[in-house]
Formats: sequence, C-alpha cells, structure tokens
Amino acid sequence: MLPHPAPAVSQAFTRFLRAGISRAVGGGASGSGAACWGISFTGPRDAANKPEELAAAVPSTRDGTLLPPPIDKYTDLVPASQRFHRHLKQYRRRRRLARHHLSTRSLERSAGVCARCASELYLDAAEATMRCSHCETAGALRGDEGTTALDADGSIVDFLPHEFADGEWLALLQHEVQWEQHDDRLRDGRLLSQARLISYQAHEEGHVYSYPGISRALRASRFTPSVDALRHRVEERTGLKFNAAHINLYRDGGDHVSWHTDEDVQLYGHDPTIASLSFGATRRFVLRRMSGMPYTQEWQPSPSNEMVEFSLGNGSLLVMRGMTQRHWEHCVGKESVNSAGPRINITFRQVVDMGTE
Ligand SMILES: O=C(O)CCC(=O)C(=O)O
Ligand SMILES: [Fe+2]
Repeated sequence: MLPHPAPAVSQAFTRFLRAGISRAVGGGASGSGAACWGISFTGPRDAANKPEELAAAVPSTRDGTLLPPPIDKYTDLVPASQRFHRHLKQYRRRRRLARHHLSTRSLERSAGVCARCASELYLDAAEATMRCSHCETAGALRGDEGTTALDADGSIVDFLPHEFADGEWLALLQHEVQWEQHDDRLRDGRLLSQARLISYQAHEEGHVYSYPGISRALRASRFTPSVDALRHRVEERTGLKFNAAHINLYRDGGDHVSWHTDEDVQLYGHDPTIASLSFGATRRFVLRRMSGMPYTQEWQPSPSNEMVEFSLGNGSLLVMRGMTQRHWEHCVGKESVNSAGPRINITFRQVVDMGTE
C-alpha cells in the first residue's frame, strides 16, 4: 500500500509498468481501473492491465483526433516508460488542439436541416453561421449556354457545357493530383476543416499562394500531365494564357465551397479572367450580385438579390471575366451527401507576378 495517495498520472504509470511486466513475463495482474492517459473512462475495473480492453474503454472520436496511444506496442520495460511519457504528451497536445479544431461534417450533421425546405444546412466559414444553400439560392435565374452579361458594369460569363466531355478526365485527375485537406480559420481563431480537398498547381513549383480565411498557405506543385494538357486546350479555346490552377475535389454532395470572390489584385491584377473546368457529378454554381468593395465591411449581397446559376456538368467550361470578381460572389452549395458523386473542378488563373516565368 502506498503511504500517500499518488497523483493520477503516477498511478496510471504504475499500472502501465505493471501491465508491461505482466506482458513481459506472460502473466496477468489485477489493478484498479480509473484515470488513465490523463482522462477518465468508465471501463471494467481491471481494464487498466488488459491493453485491448483499455483501448476499447478509452473514448475516441471518429476522425481519430482523440485516439489513445497505441499501447499494444509496449513490450518491454525501459522503452515502455519513455514511450509512455512521450505518447501521453502527444496525446494531451492533440486533445488540446482538437478543442480548437472543428470538423465541418460533424458540425453540419449536428446542425440538422433547414426548417423551411428540410435540406441539410451548411456552415458558411466566412460568416460562421449555418445556412441552407437551397433556400438562399432559390430565386437564381438560370444561366444559358454562350455568353451572359451579368450586369451593366461589364461582368461577363461564357458557358460551354460540353466542351471537354470527351475523356476519362475525372479518373485521371483523381489519381494524378496530390490532394490536400486544408482548414479555414474562423474569426474566433478556431480551425474548420474545408469541406473539399484541394491542390494548387503552377507552371513552376514553389509559388506560395493563400486566400482570406485559409489557415496555411498553399504551395504550388508543377502542373501534372492531365492538368497541363487541359490547360493547353483551355488556352487554345479562350486565346488567353494561364500559369496556375486551383483544383477542388468534391467527394460527394456534402462537399461544397461557400460564397467567395476570387478577387485578388496583387495576385491576379485587375479584373482577372478565370476559366473553370468541371468533371464528374453535376453541381449548381451560383453567382450573386454584391455591393461594396470586396473584403470590406461594406461587401454585402446587393439589395436587389440578383442571382444567376449555371449547372456545371461533366466537361463544362465556364469563364468568368470582366468585372465578375469585383461585383459578384460565387459558391457551389451543399447538397445531401448521397445526392452527388465525386466532382473535380479546375480553375485556371493567370498570376501576374509568380517570379517563375
Ligand atoms: O467548384 C467550382 O465550380 C468553383 C470553385 C471555385 O470557386 C474556386 O476554386 O475558387
Ligand atoms: Fe472561386
């Protein structure tokens, strides 16, 4: 018996060592199950000495952020004590970080459905509010094939629905591109996993690019063969040059991109032209008229509530040009998870000063 009550970690460590000894000599030892790995669990009282039961008893989250240390690795005594402290430290750090990191999917699941139309809500990262993309975009006018003048200010969209519907581009791109999971930073500092995977490719690798809200900059990798082939075709079709591509993978109907504009004068110069290619599932791409300057408090949906939507199917090419990024925002709204399969979208852009050409 110990003369004084030992702190939780020491008790856990003692049990851990006993478990190590018992495993090393092939025997079983009994002990009291209480706090272990620095958190409480309500497993069987002798679970602390049985690694499998302990692993089953420790709470974890589905995305793995709170998984306990891999205890079945511990087979001998001395390395075990060192590993115990290292893993305990790492585990506590991850748990601390997890409190500041939100999973978009789990937040949206817990938020439920729209009271008006019953479709799933989505989290608008810029506003940090739950929204219904269906109700929000219900009044959008349908954009047609060909050229559409969105307004009298010179915001123009060209839409060619079947221009690139000739190859297995979705499968090629899915395998070829190195997909990355990025986070957006909310105004209160918490991180939110983006509801899509992305990649940034450019003429030369190394160009660093970021946009408002993203938590760490994107670093360009070189154009992969399919992206480069598509870029040449888009250049021929439009008569324009593009040296960078922002690529999105929407894994299912639940992946989306919230309202934003791709206005960035330093990066793309004034009134950039952006060519957007889509492959795979058809999704609704909606533009809405804004008033005020982008990235200021005054940047708000215009009172006239003008919206135009394009149905972006496999092989479609949509070009946004003129003042579109200055006067309009766009989004690909969330749908129910099973309503759409994978979709890849490539937006080709011309970075004015990449320093690589
Ligand atoms: O997926 C889309 O069609 C739009 C993507 C987009 O807006 C972007 O990458 O900036
Ligand atoms: Fe965009």
